[in-house]
Amino acid sequence: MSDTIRTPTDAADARKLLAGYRASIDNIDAALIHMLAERFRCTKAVGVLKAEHGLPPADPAREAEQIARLRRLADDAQLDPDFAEKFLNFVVREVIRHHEQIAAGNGELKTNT
Ligand SMILES: C=C(O[C@@H]1C=C(C(=O)O)C=C[C@H]1O)C(=O)O
Repeated sequence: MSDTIRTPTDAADARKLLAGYRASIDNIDAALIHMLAERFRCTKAVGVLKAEHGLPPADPAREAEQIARLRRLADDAQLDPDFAEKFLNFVVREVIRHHEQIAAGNGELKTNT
């Protein structure tokens, strides 16, 4: 952010601050999309590996470790740990859906869905 968090001096300054925050939000959203795309590229490769070697799509023990770790990281970063857990579960549900599709033989490493 170009401006640190501060109280605006007047309405015009508030609009300027808002535009600055929104520019940062847009950059962060773009980074999130790229990071998610990279994560799904990896998890789809994991799905192929699992399908080829008869491993189950879901691994609840691994997920429990990830949740515990992300909750700690969220807490340190002043992010709500419950939100971090819900977000991970949301992503992992989609990953498992991909793995089930791949195991069923119709999950070529497609770019979408
Ligand atoms: C990616 C994997 O498959 C599933 C998806 C996970 C994830 O998205 O992080 C974690 C565990 C598995 O339920 C894996 O086993 O590592």
